[in-house]
Amino acid sequence: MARKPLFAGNWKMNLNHLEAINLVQKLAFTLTDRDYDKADVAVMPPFTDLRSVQTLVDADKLRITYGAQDLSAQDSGAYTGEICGSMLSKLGCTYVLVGHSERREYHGEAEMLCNAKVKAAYRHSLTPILCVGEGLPVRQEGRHVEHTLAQLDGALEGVTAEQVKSIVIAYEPVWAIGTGEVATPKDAQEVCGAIRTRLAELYGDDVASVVRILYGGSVKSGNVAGIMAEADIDGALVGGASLDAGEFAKICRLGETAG
Ligand SMILES: O=C[C@H](O)COP(=O)(O)O
Repeated sequence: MARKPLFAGNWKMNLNHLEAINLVQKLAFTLTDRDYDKADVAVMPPFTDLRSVQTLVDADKLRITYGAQDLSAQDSGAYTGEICGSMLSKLGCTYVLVGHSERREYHGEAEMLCNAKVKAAYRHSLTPILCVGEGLPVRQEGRHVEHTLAQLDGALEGVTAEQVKSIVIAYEPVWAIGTGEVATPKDAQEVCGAIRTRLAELYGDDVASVVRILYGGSVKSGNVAGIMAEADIDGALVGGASLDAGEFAKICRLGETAG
């Protein structure tokens, strides 16, 4: 079964709500129905931008989807500063990132918490984009596949096959994030292929064959086509380059300027 590519722009802690409107408007101007027929396009703005993005998407009936960069594992209560899944689904979010390497590094998020967040996303009809990937020392030791699969196993503990069918996995080697150091297509395929094989072991081929696996790490319009040519890569999680509407649109078109 063919998997529709997904290009998700993770804005990280950039762009206020006015800048968000500006960027989404520019994207909407640039992308055509033909682009959306070929690939799903999503933006992942900071929490404070989501209401503005929702208003714009609803008012102009845009085909751009959006999501949040994180969610709480809890559903409500005394958790100062946290945002729960029901708040995000109420804002029309389709996706939510779980376990981005910056959450893992700066907020100590590990497998148990990622697992709880994946389950929280499903409780509120959000599609988790589960991020996995190794840092440089692990890659240098040659343990990148083992390390990434351990993150995957931990985050999927107790998650059902029916749920996993809709999950998105993003393989992001930490050494390639924001560094300009993109993994070669073969490097990316090695791990993305191993992720699909593990999904098949855990849930069967029927499930593994429909799960979208993205690559993330210094993706640009100039390198996206080579990455997308690999068998187990179904799109990209784009950081820095997604802050430029023209460049992100070009990525969604695999480097082509016209849709
Ligand atoms: O979530 C996106 C990734 O961290 C990749 O970021 P980057 O494209 O700036 O390297």
